[in-house]
Amino acid sequence: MFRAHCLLVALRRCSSAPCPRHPQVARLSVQEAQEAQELAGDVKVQGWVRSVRSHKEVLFLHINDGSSLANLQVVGDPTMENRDLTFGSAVEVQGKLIRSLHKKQNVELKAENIRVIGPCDNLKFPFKTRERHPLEYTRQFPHLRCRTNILSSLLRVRSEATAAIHSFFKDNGYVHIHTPIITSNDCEGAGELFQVRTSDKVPEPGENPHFFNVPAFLTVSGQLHLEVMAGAFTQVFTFGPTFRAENSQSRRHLAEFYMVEAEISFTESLQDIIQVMEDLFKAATSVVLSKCPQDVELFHKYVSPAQKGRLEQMLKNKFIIISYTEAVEILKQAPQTFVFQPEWGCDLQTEHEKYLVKHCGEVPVFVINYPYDLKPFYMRDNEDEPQRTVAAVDLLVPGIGELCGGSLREERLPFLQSRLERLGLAHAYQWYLDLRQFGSTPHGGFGMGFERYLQCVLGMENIKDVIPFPRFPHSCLL
Ligand SMILES: NC(=O)C[C@H](N)C(=O)O
Repeated sequence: MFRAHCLLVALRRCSSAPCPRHPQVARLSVQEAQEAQELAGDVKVQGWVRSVRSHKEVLFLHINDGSSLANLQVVGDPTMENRDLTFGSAVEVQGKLIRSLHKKQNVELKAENIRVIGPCDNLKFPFKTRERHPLEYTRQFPHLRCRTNILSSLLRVRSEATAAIHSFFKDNGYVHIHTPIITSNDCEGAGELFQVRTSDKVPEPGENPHFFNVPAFLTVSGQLHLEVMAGAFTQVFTFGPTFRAENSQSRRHLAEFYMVEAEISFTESLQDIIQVMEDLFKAATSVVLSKCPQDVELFHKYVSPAQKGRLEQMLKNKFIIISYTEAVEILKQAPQTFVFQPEWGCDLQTEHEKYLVKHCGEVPVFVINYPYDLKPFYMRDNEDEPQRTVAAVDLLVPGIGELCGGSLREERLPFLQSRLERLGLAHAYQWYLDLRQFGSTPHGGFGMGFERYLQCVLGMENIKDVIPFPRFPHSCLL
């Protein structure tokens, strides 16, 4: 099986990218080289040098190309060393894969030729070989920090988690929808808006000042567009960038983040929505743990030793469900004092969310049935507590607090209409009211912040370290 795989790899590489000088040379990634069982023939590996050690009789290089956390050991002749062969330089090594005698690796590459493709000025390069750089330090170099182990691991995990989330929805019969990034709706209440404008050209007399004729914004949530789609498909999801202009410097907020959102028609039960949230979390996390064991281990070893055990617990046990009313009671009886005193009707603050998770044993907790006045117009009024609570749910997780938010949506036209009228929004949301007139179904959905999800799985304190290019107040580097 492996033999066939390696031969296929070699053929694929040679036929799609034949090497003009050595047409028979298979071009392998570092990971493919490490997993190779078939060692015959010349191979070529390209990557960036992670370390150079020159002894009297042998030259050792470690190279990495982002395909795995582990570096490939290259063994060469000391005469192959040259001044450009330094930490950080881009190289191409041609040679033969041989069995390694070292316990840490199966194979190593015996170099016949080492070519420096892009030298790296070590005096100016911000990272040093074999050094662990603090995350705050690496953050200053958004254009180079992907060369560090931690960011490289993070980006592989992020990529696998993205694929796992798409697979989860695909396997469960959801249709993926590209909801717009520029929108004229503000998904009332979801967050502060960034307005989209053209450059500061003064409009000609009579010219509409707005590019789209109406004010337009970067999306804060794809929910309302997904609700449109839930009028034609029973299950839909979207997974894209979302923007909030909150002036927060916290470790949990970004001005640009990715959100996974799902909408499900023909459901009358908040329990159905809760189940999808829990299943999604567990399915994506299991895939990440099985596909990126070395990368996840790196975080759990050096960044968040407590997270490993917690994650295992999370995957094994059913998540806890409490009502908002119960949550407030728990908070009121807490032996500690909070900055914001908890009262029925007040929003839960991060300090409250973290306490609730701790109180429940550091496991994920769903809080359901929030006060009516606290939540946006689209949430469904609870029949047993009209105009007091709505069928809303937040998922709180250890170390983070709120990870997901969702609800049943108000599908009953008279309820929705009167609520929108009271808010003076009935005209602006006529299209949304239309959805309740033309084949409306009871439906609901949720959104999960993807970066918070990664923070939770990896135990990362600061959200700026789980996204390649963080955007936050006063910072838009690159
Ligand atoms: N799709 C969702 O339910 C997410 C919700 N609109 C939010 O922004 O929190």
